[in-house]
Amino acid sequence: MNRVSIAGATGYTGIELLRLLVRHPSVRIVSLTAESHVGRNIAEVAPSLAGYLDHTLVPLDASIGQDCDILFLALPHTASMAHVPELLQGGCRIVDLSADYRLHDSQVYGEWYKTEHQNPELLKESVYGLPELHRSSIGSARLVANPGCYPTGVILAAAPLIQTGWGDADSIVADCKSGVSGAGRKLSQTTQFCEANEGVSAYGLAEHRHAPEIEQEISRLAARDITITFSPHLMPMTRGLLSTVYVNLKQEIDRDRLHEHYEAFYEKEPFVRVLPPGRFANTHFVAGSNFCDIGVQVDTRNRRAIITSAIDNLMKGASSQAVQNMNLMLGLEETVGLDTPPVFP
Ligand SMILES: NC(=O)C1=CN([C@@H]2O[C@H](COP(=O)(O)OP(=O)(O)OC[C@H]3O[C@@H](n4cnc5c(N)ncnc54)[C@H](OP(=O)(O)O)[C@@H]3O)[C@@H](O)[C@H]2O)C=CC1
Ligand SMILES: CC(=O)N[C@@H](CCC(=O)OP(=O)(O)O)C(=O)O
Repeated sequence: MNRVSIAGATGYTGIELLRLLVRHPSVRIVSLTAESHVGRNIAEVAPSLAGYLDHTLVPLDASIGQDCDILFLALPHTASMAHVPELLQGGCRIVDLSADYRLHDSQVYGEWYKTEHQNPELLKESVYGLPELHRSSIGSARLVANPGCYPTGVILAAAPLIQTGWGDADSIVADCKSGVSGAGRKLSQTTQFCEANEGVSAYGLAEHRHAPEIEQEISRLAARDITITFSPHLMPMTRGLLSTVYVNLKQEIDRDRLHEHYEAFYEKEPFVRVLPPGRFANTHFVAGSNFCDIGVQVDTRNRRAIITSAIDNLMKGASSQAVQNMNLMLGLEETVGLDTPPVFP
């Protein structure tokens, strides 16, 4: 049995990790940490897990890196990097769900996260944990940076067009809508019921910190520096993330040809479902699962591809993708513990 621990077990992604891990056949849960809930039982703070776990929440310190094989960090960004070096010294391998190790350039990190990175040398070592693009490096990694929810949806939507050079990478516009759980369990004014319910709002336009993360991966695919336009929106729903990605086509391609290309690109991917021509992504049909559904269309009048992708922000956008990464790191079947179908309705 592989020993796993979670730092930040009481947040939305931590609880979602636990939901998956309590039924995972190859792991045993060792330690669960919290910040404001230290000393309480996990089932008190996450009543959905009553009967599955009986762990007392402990504070995060270096010792938890010594008694587990895989440590998930489900902490706010900037909190992770304060602990990672000494946790790694304990001998564990880490899947970090925060943004602290996703950007390989510490200057870019400083610019977008408004603080200096505390261990920039680790940014060279960390592997960006999007299995569809980095599977071969994830298996042997000591530190995997689990992607952000928006970047997961946008990169998977755009990658097939950029890698072939059919799409003009400089023209990418990503219009995205997220459920409120994307903002985490901590209290904030924008996520209060009256503020979020029955309204849709744009936020972070032209300055959201997920833009450089998407650009890093798109630039790698395009083999040159790319900037994109990224527009996130908050939707009055609990989970789900829909991305509509616009890319100008460099040559005339019809929808069926584009669809064939997407099917071929993702043919071997267990968690990417390319929808039949004429169907577009819908967050309802991926909820609670590790799937990313992708629907393609061509706006022939404007010679532009319109790609839609849907994920569950807490699953493929965070916790189930983290388990997918863990499976690869442990040399397990990639789909173990992740084969639950989506919840509908
Ligand atoms: N929500 C989402 O859809 C996604 C989130 N992420 C990222 O995953 C990480 C976790 O997100 P999420 O679960 O939503 O966040 P939450 O706010 O729901 O949970 C945060 C967790 O971290 C603990 N914590 C808070 N501050 C500290 C600290 N300074 N030191 C140690 N522990 C601390 C909290 O403990 P306590 O409850 O005891 O206070 C809690 O367990 C974040 O970096 C987030 O950006 C990534 C993709 C999607
Ligand atoms: C709705 C909402 O607020 N979403 C979050 C993104 C969640 C996520 O993926 O964030 P990390 O990069 O921190 O992991 C946001 O816009 O900041």
